[in-house]
Amino acid sequence: MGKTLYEKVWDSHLVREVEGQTPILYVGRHLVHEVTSPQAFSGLRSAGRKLRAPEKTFATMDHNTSTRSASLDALSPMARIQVDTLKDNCEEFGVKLYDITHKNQGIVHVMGPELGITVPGTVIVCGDSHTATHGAFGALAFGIGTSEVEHVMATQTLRQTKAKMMRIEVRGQVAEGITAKDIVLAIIGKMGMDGGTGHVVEFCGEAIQSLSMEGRMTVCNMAIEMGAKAGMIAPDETTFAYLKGREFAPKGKDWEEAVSHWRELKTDDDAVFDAKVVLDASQIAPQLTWGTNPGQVVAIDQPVPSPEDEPNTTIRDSIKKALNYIDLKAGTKMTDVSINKVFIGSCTNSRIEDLRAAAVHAKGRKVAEGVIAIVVPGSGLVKEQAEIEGLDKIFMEAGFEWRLPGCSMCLAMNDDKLEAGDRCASTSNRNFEGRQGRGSRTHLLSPAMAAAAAVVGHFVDIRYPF
Ligand SMILES: CC(C)[C@H](C(=O)O)[C@@H](O)C(=O)O
Ligand code: SF4
Repeated sequence: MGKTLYEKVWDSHLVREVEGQTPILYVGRHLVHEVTSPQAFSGLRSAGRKLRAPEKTFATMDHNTSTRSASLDALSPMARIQVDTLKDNCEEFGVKLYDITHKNQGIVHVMGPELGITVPGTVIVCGDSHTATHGAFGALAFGIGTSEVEHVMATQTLRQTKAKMMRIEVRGQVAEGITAKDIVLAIIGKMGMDGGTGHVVEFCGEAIQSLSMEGRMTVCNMAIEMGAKAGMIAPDETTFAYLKGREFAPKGKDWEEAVSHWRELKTDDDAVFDAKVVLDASQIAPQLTWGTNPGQVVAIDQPVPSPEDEPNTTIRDSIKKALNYIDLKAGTKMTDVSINKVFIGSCTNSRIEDLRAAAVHAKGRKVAEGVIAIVVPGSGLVKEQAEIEGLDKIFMEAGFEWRLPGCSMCLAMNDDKLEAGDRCASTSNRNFEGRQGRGSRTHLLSPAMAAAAAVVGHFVDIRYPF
């Protein structure tokens, strides 16, 4: 019987599998950030251990850094402790660190791929749930807990139970202007926030294959938001072209060998999945969330759903609760919903193509009165590229704030927080109650939709002139 992509990567990383015990997997790359690593390093220190493979471990500062200033003095006392601790730990244990003054610093899931740290067919872990992003390269990538971070540091392995396998095929092509974010929101809208639980999901189909690497990362990034363990996309010419020449990608003869191995990394025709889901790409309209989980999604031309239309009482109650928090009435047209904050950034949508897509709608326009809009590039390299292209000027002339790289307003862990009652058009991946600040309301959407909302002051259907 054939194997899935997941099984191929799993099998090639299996160190030990014994009846009655959790299998042990080899870890190819370990990414580290300031929030989930301090206890792991302390654990190593008190056990008198070293890192098993420091050359496969890469650290960055992203979650609680300031996007206004690269000075350490700009940090809150708590953030300062975490950032200083990461620096000291990386020095002591010999880990490569991109600190806030380094030009490659950025959100861990933006920085890893762009430096070629992320490569196909490897197991990649990080103490962060959105590690799924790296699955876009055909890697098996998932988030781990702090005690597992310590285990990986000490042994370069991880105990893992094998997941079930799901295939999500997006057939055909999307219409003009429909982005990877719309595709993944449509998928989560269909599956619900726990539709992928227990599974590693392989995304495939023409619409997925047609995406750039950046688009594929957006899709895999949100696999976790439907409960999946990881998301994966088989590597192809698009993947190899993206990786070629990147700093940590293989070079010369190693490159040729790597590519010929990577070409084998696809699901065999006769492989068996535990579940299969199909979506028709041509039916996907621009999407946005109306509620308080990423599965509470509608197309921009649809109204806010009504609890009365929902037969399942548990779901009906969750719709009522979400409507109450988000302060919207059932039946309201999404295009009538006003916003007062806009966040373009996060590991979902802060790459150069995202910023270009947002700039299209910002160009020559002005941020609507009463709206505050910020653009936060995902890394120093994205920022640099955007500035070469003049995107920073387009945004600033339109009244957007142009910031330094970091997680920023994606989560309320740094200075970029929403106020209670704020309604934000956000390109991030989570819209839970209070995610961007206590009492604030988040609507997830694509960078193009977010920029359009910023200049109009309410959500708009970007398929038509506005
Ligand atoms: C802080 C970190 C542990 C967390 C995660 O794991 O996802 C964060 O990145 C998030 O997006 O909520
Ligand atoms: S950008 Fe947001 S989702 Fe991504 S790692 Fe940072 S906090 Fe988590």
